[in-house]
Amino acid sequence: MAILKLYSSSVTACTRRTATVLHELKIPFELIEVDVLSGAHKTPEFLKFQPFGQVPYIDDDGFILYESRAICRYVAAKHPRSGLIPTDPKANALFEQATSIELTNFEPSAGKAGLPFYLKKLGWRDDLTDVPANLEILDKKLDAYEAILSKQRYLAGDTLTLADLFHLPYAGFVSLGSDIMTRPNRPNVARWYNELVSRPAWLAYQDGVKTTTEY
Ligand SMILES: N[C@@H](CCC(=O)N[C@@H](CS)C(=O)NCC(=O)O)C(=O)O
Repeated sequence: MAILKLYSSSVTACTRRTATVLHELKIPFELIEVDVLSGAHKTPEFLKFQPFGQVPYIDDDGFILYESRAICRYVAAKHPRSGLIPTDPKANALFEQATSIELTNFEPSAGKAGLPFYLKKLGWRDDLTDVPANLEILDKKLDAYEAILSKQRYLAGDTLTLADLFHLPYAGFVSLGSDIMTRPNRPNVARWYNELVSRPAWLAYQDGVKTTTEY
């Protein structure tokens, strides 16, 4: 069987999300670098596989899939023993609740607050105008996270799921310029975040995607 190919730009948040889950599941993959700075993701050839002109997409032995969270769900579903997607109906419902929290309550403000820090670090853009207002929104959202995480270890219960890992890229970007993920007034958010960023699958990533062909 051919090795899974990840077509993406190694610097992007969505690639980080996907690659972290692939590392977590120890799935060998090859990153095919797409040069987003030169617009390679907007070419007709690329649009055949990702019609929105965004990264990433995967080619898994001829099966094409885009949307980073869908890719993560697909690879986790192929490895059900990982537990990253609970199968018990109630546990699965709590997992869906948690993934929805990430998408609707976390990413909008964490993305807008975190991306400017990251682009500044890369030297691509130096405009932090939107950061304070979005940190303020995120601060309130994280109070709700604290309430949840004071009762359970992870966002969907006491076991790690994709819902937790989905937070990593933007939580990491936000932390480049703010201590919002680790403030003492939210000890359980800090515990959760510190545990996530200590995971080998995330650490494997810190200097860009480590393309892996074997584990
Ligand atoms: N919901 C999509 C978002 C894809 C997306 O926005 N990708 C960004 C990188 S994280 C991108 O390609 N940006 C360049 C562009 O939109 O032109 C996913 O999770 O894959």
